[in-house]
Amino acid sequence: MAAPIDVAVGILMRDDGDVLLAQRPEGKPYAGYWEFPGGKVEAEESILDALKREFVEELGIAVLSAEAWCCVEHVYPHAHVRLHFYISREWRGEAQSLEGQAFSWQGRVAVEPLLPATIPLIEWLDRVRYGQKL
Ligand SMILES: Nc1nc2c([nH]c(=O)n2[C@@H]2O[C@H](COP(=O)(O)OP(=O)(O)OP(=O)(O)O)[C@@H](O)[C@H]2O)c(=O)[nH]1
Repeated sequence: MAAPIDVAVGILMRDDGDVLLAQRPEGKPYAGYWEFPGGKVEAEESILDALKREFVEELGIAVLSAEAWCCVEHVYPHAHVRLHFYISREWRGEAQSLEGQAFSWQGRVAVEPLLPATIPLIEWLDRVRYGQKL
């Protein structure tokens, strides 16, 4: 099997716990599926730098700090990916749809469909956000 492709994925978390999801634009595999914003790490780039670059390119947001949270591998028909999820509570700017994608702030995540590799993350994330109340 081909070596996994590293992907940097960012979960922006507001003070009220809401997180930002984006819908994959037309022309990409799984167009119309919801995901946390991010993209492939380029050669010679750190994961955090890739995360910051993708947020500027896709949403016009400057991520000021982010903490590595978890890493998930998934084999799709089109790619074997290694997803590096980061949580950021500190950024500058309002999300803009720079690639024509829809996006949405969500409490309990209710948008669907979600990218298959991202589905288990939602439950783990709820433990981070609402731990005591579950
Ligand atoms: N950003 C993001 N990607 C995810 C998530 N879950 C998940 O399986 N992926 C997978 O990770 C890969 C991300 O690649 P991408 O195509 O979005 O990256 P990119 O923007 O650099 O693509 P490009 O090749 O068009 O420049 C895709 O295979 C996608 O299916 C997620 O929650 N967020």
